[in-house]
Amino acid sequence: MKEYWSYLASLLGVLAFCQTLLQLIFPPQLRFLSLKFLNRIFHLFSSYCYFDITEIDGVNTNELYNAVQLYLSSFVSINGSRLSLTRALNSSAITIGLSNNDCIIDTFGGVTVLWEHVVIQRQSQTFTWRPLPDEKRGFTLRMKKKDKSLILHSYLDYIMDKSNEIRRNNQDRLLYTNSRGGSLDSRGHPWESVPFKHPSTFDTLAMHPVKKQEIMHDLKDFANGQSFYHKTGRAWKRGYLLYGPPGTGKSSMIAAIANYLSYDIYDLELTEVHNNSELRKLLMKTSSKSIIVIEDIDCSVNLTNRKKNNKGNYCDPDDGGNSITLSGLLNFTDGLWSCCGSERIFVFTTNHIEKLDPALLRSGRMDMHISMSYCSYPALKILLNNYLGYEESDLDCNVSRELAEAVDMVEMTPADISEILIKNRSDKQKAVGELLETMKTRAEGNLKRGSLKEKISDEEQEKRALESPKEGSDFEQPSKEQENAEKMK
Ligand SMILES: Nc1ncnc2c1ncn2[C@@H]1O[C@H](COP(=O)(O)OP(=O)(O)OP(=O)(O)O)[C@@H](O)[C@H]1O
Ligand SMILES: [Mg+2]
Repeated sequence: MKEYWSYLASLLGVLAFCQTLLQLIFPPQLRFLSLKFLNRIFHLFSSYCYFDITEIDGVNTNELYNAVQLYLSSFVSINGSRLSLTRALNSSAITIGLSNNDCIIDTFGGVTVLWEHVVIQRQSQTFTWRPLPDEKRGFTLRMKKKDKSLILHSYLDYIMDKSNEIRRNNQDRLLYTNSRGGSLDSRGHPWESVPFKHPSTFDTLAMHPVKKQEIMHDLKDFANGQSFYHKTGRAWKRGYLLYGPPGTGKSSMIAAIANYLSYDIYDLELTEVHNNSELRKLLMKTSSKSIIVIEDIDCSVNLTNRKKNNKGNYCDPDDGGNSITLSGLLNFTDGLWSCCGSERIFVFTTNHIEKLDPALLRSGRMDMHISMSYCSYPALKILLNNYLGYEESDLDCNVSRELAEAVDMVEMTPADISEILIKNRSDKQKAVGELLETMKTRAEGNLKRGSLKEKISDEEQEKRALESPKEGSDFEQPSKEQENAEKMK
């Protein structure tokens, strides 16, 4: 052992001597090459090998870097003596990390590895298209050469899985937005994120319990369906179209889905996307286990502005690729690019389903069309419970009968009803009384004006929108019925 140390000391001594000699005699370029050569020789005889995991790989962010950071934060707190603590703006969680240029040992499958967090100040920047961060950050993983294959095959996969799990369990969901209008941040992200803290859940969502159960079941089936999607050769994604008047809970439903499945939300602002290729890039930068939302799809961009080509088919206007087209959007959700990740849910919302292009509604495009409508009695009971803590048995049977009758007579959205209940939440009886009063007044008003029109159910409207003259073409002319529905609005 003693011999080994003296051998090592003399080797280091020789190396140091060579370095000094090189500095004195050789020009810098030659010096650099010689040092590289000596370094190579040193590594050749060393029993260790090293992997660098840099934060930014070329222009792209290295997902592995983020995963390692999160993974190490899960046990660094117990082992480390100097740690870095971070708390994202508005986040409820504090993240513990390895300090700059600090090391930590980990063991996996009986193998010990050493992680070092390397942070180097970036030299003053020459001209770049996008500014790079001030620091170069990365992890260096050191392991015995003989353990290389185990580490490469299993350990890194394990870290990816573990970090996803940690993020889902410990952190707030993230809400991403593309409001920067296509520009990238210094780390190459087109999306900006904030912690997502919407309290809406399926428990608080007022809708018919049977419908709610159906949706929850569908979502769980999707989330647990990896092998099913794989077996059937389908991309692991699902589309929901939420439609209905304002204030009926479409956005609340999206938040409830995110909270139910612990998914992040990408809120895609289509008006900020300049063309189809930008849309594709945004899609590529979304992560799995996420919900990609396009709200108010009918007013986001003019997706119905299609012209007839000389073969008589409808096609997107040719604007030299300077805008988003319907086929671009359909490619986004359906095409090959939509599969460049997995376990993703697309949600589109609209107040006017009849305005949507039939190509968007055709079966297979959006897997589930969910009508969010005016408040029904079962939904009202959920609101009474949410805001006043009332069970049905707490209500006088005459009052509950009157409420049940009145709520079906008026078209009040859950948002309208919530407002009355919030305002009077300190006095439950007053709240119910005022609600009943408002409903009755509205119903009478409707009757008096004789304007209680025969309600066209949302499903009927949807059916009309779906009816199209020709089969088999993505781009069909709007049907007569659709035009009529439009005029009736
Ligand atoms: N179904 C519902 N269950 C519980 N609360 C609801 C429901 N619908 C509406 N609300 C209440 O009304 C507010 C507005 O609802 P929300 O934003 O979800 O409606 P929306 O359908 O997305 O409306 P818009 O079409 O204008 O975007 C919510 O903050 C929530 O408090
Ligand atoms: Mg909304």
